[in-house]
Amino acid sequence: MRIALASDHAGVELKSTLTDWLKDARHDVTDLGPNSTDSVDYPDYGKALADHIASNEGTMGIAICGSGIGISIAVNRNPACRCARVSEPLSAALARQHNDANVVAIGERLTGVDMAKAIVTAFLTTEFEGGRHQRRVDKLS
Ligand SMILES: O=C(CO)[C@H](O)[C@H](O)[C@H](O)COP(=O)(O)O
Repeated sequence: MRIALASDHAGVELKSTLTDWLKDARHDVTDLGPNSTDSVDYPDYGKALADHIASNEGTMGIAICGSGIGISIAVNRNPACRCARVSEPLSAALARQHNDANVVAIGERLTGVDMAKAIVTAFLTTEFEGGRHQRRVDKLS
């Protein structure tokens, strides 16, 4: 699976952990930065991830900041993206089943590594259900 990740400074450690974990699982992983904990602004990296998702159909995104909130707002500015900020796996699965989310947002300051991995696993392994949900997703655009 093609997966792209981006964060701000508050999400860089979880991003690095998830990047290595996903590469070990043989996914095609793109890390859009940043690469240090120097302070940066989540709108810049959220936009970079959203642009990447918009121009690489089928790529799934993972967005991380301190809470997951700021970067999810930034990603959702792009109409090609449906980004769900979640804190547990059931919401990640529902974001796929009902909303066809193509980006999941996680807060490194609020979510531990094991929970983040469970969220990402649910997000990447759950299919969109279509049907009545397709009509609603269509209305988003
Ligand atoms: O956007 C956020 C809050 O909704 C993120 O958690 C940011 O990572 C956070 O605001 C960064 O805060 P900092 O004090 O500049 O590290």
